Amino acid sequence: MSKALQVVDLSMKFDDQEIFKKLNFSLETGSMTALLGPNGAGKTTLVRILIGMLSPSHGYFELADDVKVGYVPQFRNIDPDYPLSIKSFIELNTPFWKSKKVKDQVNHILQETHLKGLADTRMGEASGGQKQRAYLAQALLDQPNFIILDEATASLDPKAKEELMSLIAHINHEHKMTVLFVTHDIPLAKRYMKDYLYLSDGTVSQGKMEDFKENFN
Ligand SMILES: Nc1ncnc2c1ncn2[C@@H]1O[C@H](COP(=O)(O)OP(=O)(O)OP(=O)(O)O)[C@@H](O)[C@H]1O
Repeated sequence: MSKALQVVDLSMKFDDQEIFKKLNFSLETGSMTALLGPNGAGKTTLVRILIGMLSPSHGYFELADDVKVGYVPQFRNIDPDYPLSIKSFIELNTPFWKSKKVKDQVNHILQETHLKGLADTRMGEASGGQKQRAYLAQALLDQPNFIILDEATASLDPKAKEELMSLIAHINHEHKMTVLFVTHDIPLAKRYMKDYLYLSDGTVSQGKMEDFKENFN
């Protein structure tokens, strides 16, 4: 198996506060990994480094040459009056005048994320699960092959959680997408993720999700 990501001696400090020190791990292409750890362990900080929003204090990470990273944040509390439709929201990063190729991609992604029938629903009126799928669809439109989701299921009801997770499993399977999924929900991670990274006390451990035994929070 080839490696999509290799993390080497990665350390992060905010002023004098050391968040993690000398992390070393790699993720294989097409793997499904849950990033777990107690509150404040540094999961979001690690993700922000991986998507280029923050620079590490020391160390580095390498993505394979063909890797394109997509990022799905936890959906925000969008104002109920927010005027954009789900479709317009997904298209936000596309040119105003869209080529046929882009239009076809949007339609395909609307279908894949089960939002086709909701394309004209306003984001402000959409349910939490629909909003979260719209964020996922927006990230997918950029055609990533490595997707990072930060607490994407945190405020969803059980049905919406399952729907999002089966969608992520489908995308992983169909598109050989590498998935890194930050979560506190261990039972959900055990059902859908194959591997784990556990960030705690400034260090990281890695293993098969079925063997994950830590109890945190
Ligand atoms: N920009 C920043 N400046 C200073 N400190 C920060 C900054 N971002 C995060 N921190 C601190 O770094 C630590 C790790 O935060 P982070 O959000 O990465 O943890 P987390 O594991 O994602 O937590 P949670 O599970 O609660 O989301 C916390 O103590 C936080 O206060």
